[in-house]
Amino acid sequence: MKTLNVDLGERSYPIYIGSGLLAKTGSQLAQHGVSSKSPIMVITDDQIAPYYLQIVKDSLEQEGYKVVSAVVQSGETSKSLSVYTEMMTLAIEGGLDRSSAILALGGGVVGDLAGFVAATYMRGVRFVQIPTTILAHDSSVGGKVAVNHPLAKNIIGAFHQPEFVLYDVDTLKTLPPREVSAGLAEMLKHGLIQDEDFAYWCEEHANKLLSLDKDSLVYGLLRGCSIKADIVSQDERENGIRATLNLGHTIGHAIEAIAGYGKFLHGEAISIGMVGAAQLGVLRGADPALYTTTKRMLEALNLPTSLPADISTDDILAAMMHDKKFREGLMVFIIPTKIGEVVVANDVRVQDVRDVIDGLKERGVNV
Ligand SMILES: NC(=O)c1ccc[n+]([C@@H]2O[C@H](COP(=O)([O-])OP(=O)(O)OC[C@H]3O[C@@H](n4cnc5c(N)ncnc54)[C@H](O)[C@@H]3O)[C@@H](O)[C@H]2O)c1
Ligand SMILES: O=C(O)C(=O)C[C@@H](O)[C@H](O)[C@H](O)COP(=O)(O)O
Ligand SMILES: [Zn+2]
Repeated sequence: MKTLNVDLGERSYPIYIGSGLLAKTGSQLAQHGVSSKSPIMVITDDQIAPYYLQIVKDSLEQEGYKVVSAVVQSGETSKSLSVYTEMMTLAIEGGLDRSSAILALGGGVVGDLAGFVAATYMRGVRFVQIPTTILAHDSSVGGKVAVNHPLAKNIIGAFHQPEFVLYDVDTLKTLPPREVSAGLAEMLKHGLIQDEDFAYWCEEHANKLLSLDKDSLVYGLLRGCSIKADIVSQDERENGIRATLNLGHTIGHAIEAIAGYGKFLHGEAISIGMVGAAQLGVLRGADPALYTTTKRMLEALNLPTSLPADISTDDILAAMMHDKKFREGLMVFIIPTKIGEVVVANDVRVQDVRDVIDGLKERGVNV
């Protein structure tokens, strides 16, 4: 097992990465001082539960914990206020109190939802992330928790850091291939924003990563998590450098919302968004190779790099206005200057963004 740290003063916490860790959930919780006198809630989804819920429950019960489990439908639509309310009902009925902890067993959807329940139940209880997707090397670290509104992604949320992250890489072997690629989009993003060598490493190891070669996966997850942990440690609440983690997300979140949550996976939408951001970089003077290299890297990971021709540019632009980085009338973009380097810009011309979105559409009709 390897341990990384997120350094946030009194809110610091470890990320444990390794094999066979699910069976240690109970002992880890006890070591972190969570009382066995109060019920523990495990939130997961209906694709993950058949594989892994029992292992986690057994491990908790062996340590004397009473477990309340909640299984939501898999997919982005569970990041909603209605599912959040169902989770609150179960927490109240299950007798969770202020000493209880809420555990997220799953990908980013379960992590964001369970985290928001933990942040708000009785004004905040302890929270543990147990990621089961590649993408969740990103979502389980940093404390951004939220549900969606039909008009805007992650718009109802909080910052609520976990007690610890328990990342059992054995769980990744059951991930469907489309989810593997979607998760690798965020891994590559960590390279594109601040580690050129890592971005090229992701491309060179694309086939190994796609086929879940364990050594490559563990290296990639460790590197991705440490870049994320380092950035979050410098800027927990996104007043500066943390915004760079949003590369590709301004366009990506808009695509997810207007296409209908779940049509594009988050990693797929930000893949297209990162191609758009690279194009904006080139429009602002970067070497055109920035665009071709970014696209090639994403394609090596089997990710989409264009939009369907019938998606409306106006709708994407309108949805982008709800982005949390949109402040004081200015659209803020994370723009790459080269592979491994980005800047945060608030002087991007709307016409340039419009041209870039039009250019992202598959050849054919532009609506
Ligand atoms: N909080 C953050 O910092 C942050 C960062 C990145 C993304 N996110 C959010 O994360 C979400 C996407 O997360 P995701 O890609 O993990 O999606 P997800 O949670 O929907 O999981 C992907 C799919 O894989 C299934 N699954 C999960 N683990 C599995 C396993 N081990 N074996 C088999 N199937 C498994 C799930 O049931 C689901 O169908 C988005 O809502 C995004 O906004 C949040
Ligand atoms: O942790 C962050 O900060 C990120 O931006 C990570 C992103 O990958 C993630 O999708 C995040 O949820 C987006 O944040 P948001 O504030 O734009 O909703
Ligand atoms: Zn993301």
